[in-house]
Amino acid sequence: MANSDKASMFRGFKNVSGIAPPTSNSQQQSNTFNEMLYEDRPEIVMTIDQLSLLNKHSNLRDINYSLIHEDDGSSPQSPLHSVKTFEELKLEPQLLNGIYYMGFRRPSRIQERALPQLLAYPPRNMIAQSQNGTGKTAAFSLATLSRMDPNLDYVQALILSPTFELALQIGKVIENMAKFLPHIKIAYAVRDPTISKRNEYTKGKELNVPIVIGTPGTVEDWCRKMKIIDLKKLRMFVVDEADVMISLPGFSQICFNLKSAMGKDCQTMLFSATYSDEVMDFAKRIIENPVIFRLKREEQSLSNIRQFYIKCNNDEEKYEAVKTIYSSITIGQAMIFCRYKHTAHALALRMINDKHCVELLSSELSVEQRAAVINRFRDGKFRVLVVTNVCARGIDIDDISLVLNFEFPLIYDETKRCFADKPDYDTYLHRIGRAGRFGRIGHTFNLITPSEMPLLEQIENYFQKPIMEFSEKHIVDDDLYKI
Ligand SMILES: Nc1ncnc2c1ncn2[C@@H]1O[C@H](COP(=O)(O)OP(=O)(O)OP(=O)(O)O)[C@@H](O)[C@H]1O
Repeated sequence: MANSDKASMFRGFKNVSGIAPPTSNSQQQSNTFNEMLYEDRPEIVMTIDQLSLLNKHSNLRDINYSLIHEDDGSSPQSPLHSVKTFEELKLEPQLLNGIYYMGFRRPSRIQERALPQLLAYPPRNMIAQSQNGTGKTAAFSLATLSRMDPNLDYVQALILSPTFELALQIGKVIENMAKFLPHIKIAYAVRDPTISKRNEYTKGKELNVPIVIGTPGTVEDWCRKMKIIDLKKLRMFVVDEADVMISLPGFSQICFNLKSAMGKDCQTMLFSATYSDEVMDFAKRIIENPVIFRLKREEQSLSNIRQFYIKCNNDEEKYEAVKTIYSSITIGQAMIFCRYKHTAHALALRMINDKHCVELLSSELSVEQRAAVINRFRDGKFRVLVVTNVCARGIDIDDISLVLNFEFPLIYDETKRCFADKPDYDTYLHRIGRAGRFGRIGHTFNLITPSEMPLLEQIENYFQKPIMEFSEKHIVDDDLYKI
């Protein structure tokens, strides 16, 4: 192939004028998600071959989303299956009204199992694992609300989350659930100037708010420097996405310090969809006498999320596949995951230049920008969000029906300061879990180069769920749903 035919997918977009590169003031959080903080990888020159792929999948638009079935929890194997009703869980009437106001009819399995334990006296500590989108946030929010005493004028519950987007999302769930509990107020311990301004506090004077939700660094500041939370008085301590929170350097020390300063009777709950054996062992050592809900590995990957791969020889072919898929989605929204910030940036710019309605979210954006992007996406203002792993966890948006892995998630090797040739199983699961929330059907497309095929096979073997090569046969309506 002549040199002139060779091009980098991204090279031409690095210095596109008129679209300012995102500002950088929240790098701290990107560390936590193995996002590449170091300089861009060496530029790879890729060929632009004639793409058979595009033609091969050009009738993807024939997927008939209206035929999609939902997991309604009726099968006893479903993580949404429950033999109980919310009434049987003996919740306060105002809380029940809040749940019905949110449109919940029956508890999911994790809610059915966890809530009686969490609401029992004496309070029980818990380490809980349940699949993505099965109602963990709702479970710990309910438990927290049911324990708040309106007569106390200090912080009673502390909820830790790894990112500020998640902290705000948890707060929204609690606000909705507490609609009929007028005394419930929430303070957000996050590094967002606009939100912090709303938090009225004076150094040394205890916050008169029952629930604080925050990210570890700011929470620690509020407890140690500002002295506005007295950890000894806490009744509940919730750690969401607990596996990253207790395993990542920086976060784990803060969690440990906070926990050590709490009283013995503070009920502690760890929630996540993923726990490695080591993290689980560590969790058991720091949480006293916990009730544990653990999933078998083959249960972790949800069958309502259909997983496919599309073979692409290079990034240019991946881009063509993205465009094809983009033009084929008629209903719903999609997230495209990249491993590197610069890939995400270049991909988003290229799609924008090609007049697609796309936005970018990576750790390079300021916290205000990130919040604005998520809000616009949630409001359906655009259909495709290009993201890095900073957004792999927790984000709950009903309309996301499709997740694309533009770059496969890999384990980050801290010592070598680069990605290892090993799949990051947990991140894979969290990424695909952004689609298919609470039993809805979701689709995942992995754009895979030949050299990445072994990684895909490792994912298949690990979760014992097939990842099918996407082909014409899946476009025939019914076949798609038999997989
Ligand atoms: N009992 C219920 N009935 C109906 N919908 C529910 C119920 N519980 C939760 N949901 C909804 O399901 C969606 C997923 O719930 P939630 O965010 O609590 O899941 P999660 O397990 O915390 O997910 P992740 O692991 O991705 O953080 C939310 O939109 C929530 O409102």
